[in-house]
Amino acid sequence: MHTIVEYPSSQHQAEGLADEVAAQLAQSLADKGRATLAVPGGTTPGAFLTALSKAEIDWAHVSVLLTDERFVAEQDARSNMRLLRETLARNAASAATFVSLYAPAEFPESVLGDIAQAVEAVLPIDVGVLGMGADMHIASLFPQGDRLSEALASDCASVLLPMRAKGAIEPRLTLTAPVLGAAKHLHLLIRGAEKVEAISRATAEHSIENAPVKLLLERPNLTIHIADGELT
Ligand SMILES: O=C1O[C@H](COP(=O)(O)O)[C@@H](O)[C@H](O)[C@H]1O
Repeated sequence: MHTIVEYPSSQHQAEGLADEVAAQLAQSLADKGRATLAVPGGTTPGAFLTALSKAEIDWAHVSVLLTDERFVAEQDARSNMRLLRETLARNAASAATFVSLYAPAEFPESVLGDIAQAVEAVLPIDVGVLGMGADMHIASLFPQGDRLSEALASDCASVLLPMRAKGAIEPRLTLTAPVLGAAKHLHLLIRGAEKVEAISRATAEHSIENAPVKLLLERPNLTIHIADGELT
């Protein structure tokens, strides 16, 4: 069963999660001399990523990748890598290696092979932090995503897959279930009543295809970090 931590404010959440992630990265660095961190994009993680950028760890031996990317140029306001550049890739963390899930092309399929190779080179994930949409998607594993079944399969051979879905606006590239599930430590970053309610819905839902966040909910190494809402 997972662990739940509730915070009195989103700033406490950002700082508490940053401290925990930094300690877990430091442990991996001490154990094996390098570490890999996966982080989400979207609107929720900005304060957490900024807090984490100040952690005094050996960032030069840390690789950072996104859990998923919107297939737009890095200058685009919707680019998840742009968010990383503006938040985590600063202060002490600017010494980390950032693996991009985007390369200029008309379709993600054209660059999938090269990007997947770059991802494979930094696996496994030591610390995986995920966000969740109110529709219960994590990374770009969207309910009704066109390649959702393939991406959720425990024997999915690809570390990364393109994904298109009604709620997704643009095509995406997403890490797949085996890669996310193999992370040593998992964190789910949740803010607001709507998302807290979505966690309750996901728990009651039988089909993982309707609630992809279920991929995480049964994992004993998951901590759910909640602010501005209460899980009853
Ligand atoms: O599109 C995405 O959505 C989720 C949730 O984002 P939020 O704006 O509701 O915080 C995010 O975890 C994912 O990385 C992103 O690409």
